[in-house]
Amino acid sequence: MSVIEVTDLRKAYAGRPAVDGVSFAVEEGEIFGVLGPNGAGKTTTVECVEGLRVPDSGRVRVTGLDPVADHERVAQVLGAQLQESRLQPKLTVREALELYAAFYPRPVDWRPLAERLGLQEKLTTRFAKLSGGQKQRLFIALALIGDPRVVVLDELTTGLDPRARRDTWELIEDIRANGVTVLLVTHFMEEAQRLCDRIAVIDKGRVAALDTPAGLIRRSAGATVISFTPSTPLEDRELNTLPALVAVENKDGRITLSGTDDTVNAVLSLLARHHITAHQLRVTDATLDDAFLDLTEASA
Ligand SMILES: Nc1ncnc2c1ncn2[C@@H]1O[C@H](COP(=O)(O)OP(=O)(O)OP(=O)(O)O)[C@@H](O)[C@H]1O
Repeated sequence: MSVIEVTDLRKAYAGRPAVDGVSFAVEEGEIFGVLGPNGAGKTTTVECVEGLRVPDSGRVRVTGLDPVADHERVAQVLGAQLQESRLQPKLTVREALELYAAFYPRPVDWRPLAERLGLQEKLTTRFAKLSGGQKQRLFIALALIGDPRVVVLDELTTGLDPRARRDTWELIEDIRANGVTVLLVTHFMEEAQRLCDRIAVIDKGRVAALDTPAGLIRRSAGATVISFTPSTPLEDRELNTLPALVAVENKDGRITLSGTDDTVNAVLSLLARHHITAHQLRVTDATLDDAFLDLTEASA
């Protein structure tokens, strides 16, 4: 059963569409990513799912409930990440956990939750004195305290150093392993590629693509990238006529081509014909980053 269903969602601000016909469904136990450039409509979409904004039209359901009409019941099944400004700076970690546990009829015991999130040493620390990573872990704890079936995490790792970001990824995987469905809004391709089962790429208020990370990469035109430094220079004219070529770059004598396996085979034959050696030859799959640029540019 779909835990979240969004069908033809529309929302405009002062007549300007921010979300313009978005549809997707999130299945139980998934980590579902919402990815898109600034201003694409991601936050508006997830805030409609949380019942914080009222859609102009379309249908949103969370475990079959309408987030606006059934707000109270949706709040019991959906854990939302708090915005930083909502927490009193003088509140200690323990006070915040106890306070938020009191909002729910069947909260989880906050002690093991704090331990799982590495907050047990910080229980008497005031919110304002926590590091960025510790604040994020507290937000995750508060989102989980009501024992939700689904959590919405919006830009959770923005501003964290790479170590703290990786720790947070492990926590998100841990949340899913405990049976909670995750809706994750992110700007970070690496994060989306590593964590998400499926991703909706949102651009200009619409779903530009919806697929697994590998599926999105396969759809991108330049799915294979080859780079090398030729032992003698190659003419641009010869490179530009390679089959299925998507892009070519010649930087300080190092050539990078993206295309398909056909492009790679053709460039290798070209090198052999000219008796040119390819130094530091690398063939890699395109990343989600490449696919994202491709997909969002394609819909421009
Ligand atoms: N309360 C509001 N009033 C007026 N316009 C708004 C409001 N909230 C969002 N918008 C506009 O709607 C569009 C979509 O914004 P939204 O915050 O949903 O995008 P986003 O994809 O989350 O962007 P970002 O990645 O920058 O957070 C933007 O053009 C934004 O300026």
